[in-house]
Amino acid sequence: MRVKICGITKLDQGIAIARLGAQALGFICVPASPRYVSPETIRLIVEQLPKNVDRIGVFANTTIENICQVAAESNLSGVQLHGNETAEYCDRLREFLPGIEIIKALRVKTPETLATAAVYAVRVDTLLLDAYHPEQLGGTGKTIDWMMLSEFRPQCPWLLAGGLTPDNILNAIDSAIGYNFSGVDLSSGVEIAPGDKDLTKVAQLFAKLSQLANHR
Ligand SMILES: O=C(O)c1ccccc1N[C@@H]1O[C@H](COP(=O)(O)O)[C@@H](O)[C@H]1O
Repeated sequence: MRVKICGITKLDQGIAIARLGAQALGFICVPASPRYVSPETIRLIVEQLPKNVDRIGVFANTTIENICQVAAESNLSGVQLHGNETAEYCDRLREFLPGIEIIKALRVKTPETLATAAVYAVRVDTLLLDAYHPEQLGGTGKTIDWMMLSEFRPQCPWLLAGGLTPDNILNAIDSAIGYNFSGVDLSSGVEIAPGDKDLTKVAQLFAKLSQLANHR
């Protein structure tokens, strides 16, 4: 199972979280977020990570030019689109960044949001389901109603996000497991404060995940 820990801002925490077992680290490139990190800082962290750890930049409602510039400056292996990006936008981004993983986040308000996955699933590499919040784009600590996931069968791999913690992770995975489910993404559920990760909670998370037969 793929485990992505998002909202990394500090070098020592990034290295420690990769050592604990995260396959992907996320860096918030949305300037309004309290977890924002500059391309220079991302690059400093990324240079110290093992090569097999995915380096994902999180963007929302920005220009393709900005994403391309930050991806190059930060040496990202993937980009996560967390705003209202259209399917056509994803197509254009793919043309500009052919070798980069594109993750489209859907902020799930109602079951109808899940129906929009079909249009993205044939264009991006990975989908990510996060909870909807009226004022915030992400990192809200709110969970999706996992009951909605029983019918979710997208045509590409997908990650579950939104308010996941070491305490609820096994129940969340139990609800999500099914067609093309590929892993989980956590941010505020393993933090002391926005952008400051709690390594004890991250270790607790991996201890919980080790109870799953297919974790590695
Ligand atoms: O974390 C942020 O500040 C953020 C800002 C803008 C877009 C996305 C953001 N975070 C993403 O939100 C999800 C879920 O976070 P949480 O576990 O509920 O705290 C995660 O994918 C973050 O990458």
